[in-house]
Amino acid sequence: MATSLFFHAFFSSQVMNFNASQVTMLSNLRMGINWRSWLKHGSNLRLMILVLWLCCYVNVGDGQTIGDTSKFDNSSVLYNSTSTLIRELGNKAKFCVKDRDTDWNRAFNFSSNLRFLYSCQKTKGGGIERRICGAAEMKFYLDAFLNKTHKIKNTEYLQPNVNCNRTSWPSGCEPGWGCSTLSPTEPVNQLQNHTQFPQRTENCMACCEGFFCPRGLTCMIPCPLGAHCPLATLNQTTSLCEPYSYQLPPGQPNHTCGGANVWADIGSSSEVFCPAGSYCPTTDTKLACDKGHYCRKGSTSEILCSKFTSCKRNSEKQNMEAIGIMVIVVVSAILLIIYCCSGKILTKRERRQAESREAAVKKAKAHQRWKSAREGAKTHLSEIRTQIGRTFPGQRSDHDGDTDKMWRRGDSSDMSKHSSPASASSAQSSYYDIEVDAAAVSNERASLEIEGNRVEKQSLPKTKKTRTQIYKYAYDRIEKEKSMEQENSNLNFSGIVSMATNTETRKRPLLELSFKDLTLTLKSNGKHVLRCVTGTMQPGRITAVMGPSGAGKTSLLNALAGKAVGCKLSGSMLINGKPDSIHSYKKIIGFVPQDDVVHGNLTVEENFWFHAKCRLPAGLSKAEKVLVVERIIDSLGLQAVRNSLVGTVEKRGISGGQKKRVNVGLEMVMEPSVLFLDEPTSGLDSASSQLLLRALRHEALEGVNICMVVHQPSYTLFKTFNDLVLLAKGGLTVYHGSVDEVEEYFSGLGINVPDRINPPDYYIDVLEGIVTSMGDSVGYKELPERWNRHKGYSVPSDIDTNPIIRHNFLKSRDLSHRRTPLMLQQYKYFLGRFASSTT
Ligand SMILES: Nc1ncnc2c1ncn2[C@@H]1O[C@H](COP(=O)(O)OP(=O)(O)OP(=O)(O)O)[C@@H](O)[C@H]1O
Repeated sequence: MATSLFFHAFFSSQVMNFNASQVTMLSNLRMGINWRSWLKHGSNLRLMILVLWLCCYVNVGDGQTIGDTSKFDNSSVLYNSTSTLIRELGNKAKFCVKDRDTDWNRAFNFSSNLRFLYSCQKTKGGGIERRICGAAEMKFYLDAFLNKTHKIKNTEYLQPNVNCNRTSWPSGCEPGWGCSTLSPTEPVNQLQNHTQFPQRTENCMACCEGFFCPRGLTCMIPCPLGAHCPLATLNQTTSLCEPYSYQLPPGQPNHTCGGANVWADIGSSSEVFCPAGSYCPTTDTKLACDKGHYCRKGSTSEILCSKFTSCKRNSEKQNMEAIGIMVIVVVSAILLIIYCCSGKILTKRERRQAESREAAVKKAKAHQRWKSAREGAKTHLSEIRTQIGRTFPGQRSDHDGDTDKMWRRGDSSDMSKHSSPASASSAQSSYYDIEVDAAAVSNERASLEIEGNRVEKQSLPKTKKTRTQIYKYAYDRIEKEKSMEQENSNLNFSGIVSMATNTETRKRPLLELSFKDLTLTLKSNGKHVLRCVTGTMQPGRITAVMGPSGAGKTSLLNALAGKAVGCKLSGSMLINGKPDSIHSYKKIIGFVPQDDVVHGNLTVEENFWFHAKCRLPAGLSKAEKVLVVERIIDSLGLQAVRNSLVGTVEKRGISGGQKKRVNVGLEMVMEPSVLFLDEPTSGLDSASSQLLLRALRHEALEGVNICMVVHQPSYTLFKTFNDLVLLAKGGLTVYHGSVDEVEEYFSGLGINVPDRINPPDYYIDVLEGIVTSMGDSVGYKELPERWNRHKGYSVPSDIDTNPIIRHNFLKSRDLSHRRTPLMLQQYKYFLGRFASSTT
């Protein structure tokens, strides 16, 4: 700030007629705010300051620019040749010291500083020009001023020189005073000399206004514009020459206060600068800033206040209160408007979105109806054709083409020509049937064609721009997928796999997980959570993991998903038949934990969108993202609550079952290849569970490998799964295979599900050891070993002790020796608890 002020004051002088390049240079300097760091750049820069200063000093004549532009442009010339430079400056200085008044008047026409010199000359007699510092003195002073280590301060002396030293100390050496050269006839050429001081001890007097005379120099230096350098007056109380802070020399009663004594940067001494609230058009004039204007420190002119600001008299800065208040009012008004209208805007937006969505659904469905009607008509026609072919076996081959043509033309007279009367009448009636059907179809077609054609055209638009177009595209695809799903609803496994591998429907990579002797051991106590679990989970299939509580179902899911923490995992795992780390596939593996991870303060749709934006590939188009989100909302049956808040503990939102579905949907959004779900149907009624399973089935049709822990599924739900993993306590496998074969397997072991008992419930009861009346069947403790032997897997050593199977998980602690604390002990506990509760 101080520096910029200084430069502003210094370089904004109107008296300097700098040419363009100089102005550029100077303005650059003005921009270089950090004066101190600027000075650090060494002697060349200091020299440059000297040049600028002297340019100001000597740039006076005839409306011309003094100083060669090339000197400024060509820095090597300027900086590297000090002697040339000083000689140059000396030449200019010569111009300053012209004797004739008329020349002065003309030369200093625009120079405020030197105009004072002129007035000074007028009032104090001739020879005043001989009191201005020459090149050597200027260099001497500026070097001392800018010297970093020995920077002179107000009170300090300059180093001794030819005029001011211990043996010679004329009164001009005092601050605020200056002297003239020895003889009025001494050639002014000496002033150009940058190494030699002129003898300047004569005719000592007070420094002129607008100039300053530093202590230790007997010459005058012009104050920079923006400074205020009036003559000092003696303050009798403080004995200081004010506004400066030097004292009169002791023992010289006739010595008076002179002019300014320092030229200092504003940081160390601000008295030479025009004060804030005033402006100094010249270095001896200080005027108060008018009302409606403001003046910063060091101003040479007053600045007009901007609109909406106020400036009192003597203002240092603009009063921006009015603008501030206006800004606050405007911002508050805008916020208020936004607050008031946001609800309406959002509702309107939602309504529009809903409208465009509904229109898209309607059109997509219409299109689908039209397509199925067309297909129906085609099938019907081919059936009739076959019928007629059978009725006229001999003629069929001859007239097939003609008949087809006739049908196409609808020409019944031609038909009768080509058939016998009896058969013709039967054919006629069939033909009428077709006509009626065709008419019905064409009626529907007529009503739907326009829409249908439009949808057909838009089913894969090149650029999906508008919201309606995007929704149309999405719902057209969804309806198409639905109809395909319906067609393939009774597919067997190979059909599902072929559909999953169909490139038209499949977009995701298929992942098959195979694991062998998977053993999970707790690091803390070495307990086995899973033991020698072997099996395969295939893409396009839903595997249910079941077992008694604590059997290790969640642990199995965690182990397969690479999420087991605090455990040691052993065994091998193959991904698509290759040994690989499951962590490499984490971006395409979804995991739905037991607890809900939905954001309660967002709506259902917002939750899905949040996940879609975060987890789907960044390059996926908006239309594709809309398709993903809409497909999930649709398949999970969440259309009705899509705009409802999910809800939190404090704020009621959608139902628990809906929340569960949203929870699953969040993982479906990322379009995973493998989806693990930990008890997604817990707490859901049968209908909701089935709805969820239907959505998962849809995912499986796309080739997703789904593995889910499930508790007590209904028989219908149980039959929805493709595979089953049954775990016994201790993480041992009891069964891993197709759901359709589980009953057969257990029957082989003598475990038959009684009538009216749900098989999965029965098997869990058996594994819990609840079912006791199993006759001659295998004991439940033997089941893991039986399974391993049945499949030819390795049997864990500690259970391979047929017929006695010892499982650490089956060992129960003998509690017969348990002793409860005695009365005294219990009383002690009570006292201890009482004491801790009172403190
Ligand atoms: N990180 C762990 N630290 C301590 N114990 C663990 C850890 N992981 C699993 N267990 C223990 O392993 C056993 C199996 O736990 P897991 O959660 O897999 O059972 P689960 O079959 O899913 O049970 P539930 O049906 O009740 O949810 C439990 O006894 C559990 O305490």
